[in-house]
Amino acid sequence: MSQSKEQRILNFVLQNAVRGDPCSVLDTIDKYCSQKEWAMNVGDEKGKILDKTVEEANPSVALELGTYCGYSAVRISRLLKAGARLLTVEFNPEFAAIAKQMIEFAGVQDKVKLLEGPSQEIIPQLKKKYEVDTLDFVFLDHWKDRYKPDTILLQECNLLRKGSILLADNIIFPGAPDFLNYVRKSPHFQCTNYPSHLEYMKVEDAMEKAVFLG
Ligand SMILES: CCNc1ncnc2c1ncn2[C@@H]1O[C@H](/C=C/CNC(=O)c2cc(-c3ccc(F)cc3)cc(O)c2O)[C@@H](O)[C@H]1O
Ligand SMILES: [Mg+2]
Repeated sequence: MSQSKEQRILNFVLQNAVRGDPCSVLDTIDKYCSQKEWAMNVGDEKGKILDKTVEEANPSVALELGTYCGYSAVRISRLLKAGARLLTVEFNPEFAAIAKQMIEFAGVQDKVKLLEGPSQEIIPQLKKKYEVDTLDFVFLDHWKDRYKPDTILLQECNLLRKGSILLADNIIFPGAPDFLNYVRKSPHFQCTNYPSHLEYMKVEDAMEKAVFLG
């Protein structure tokens, strides 16, 4: 059975990155995906916006929707303070298996809990099953047409508190127009747009920060 692109990315990391060094894992993925095979990791340019937003949030509990190969899970968790944790949600078993190995190789497994399943099923379980009170930071990077329904679901499940920070990838490309319209028109969110570029390409993209006002 020929290998998947995601398996090739993981193998390249296992053979070229430094075990236990998250930055080396990120740099190695970026090297592979800019030189050999494009993949939908948030990448280094938008990754720097992600870093700044995580540092601003300084979260005790963070949520990521759409783990994929684990690039942003490694990126976020490397910045978390002692005792803080990232819950990352992935419903594709192959991608979840890749991400698990990526997270362990980077040495951030004690900070990251990978939840396998669809976000619309996992989100309503976060309080009781995963002992979450409220979320300090949420990174949205899964199917773009799911950003809006999942944001509404987070509100319905009382998982957001005054000051919770949402950060959404791909606002321009592929785009998430209904999400953008929703948060920008809602009196419950204060939005900021961060122009950038699509990972590994010269194509315009952007991220949107939406702070929950309660
Ligand atoms: C059903 C909704 N709930 C979900 N729950 C859990 N995991 C989910 C869910 N949706 C999707 N996923 C997972 O998230 C990942 C999906 C991410 C979708 N991202 C994109 O489509 C994307 C696409 C591009 C892109 C840009 C330009 C192109 F020409 C082609 C693609 C760039 C990006 O940065 C992207 O994030 C996968 O691992 C998928 O299995
Ligand atoms: Mg993305």
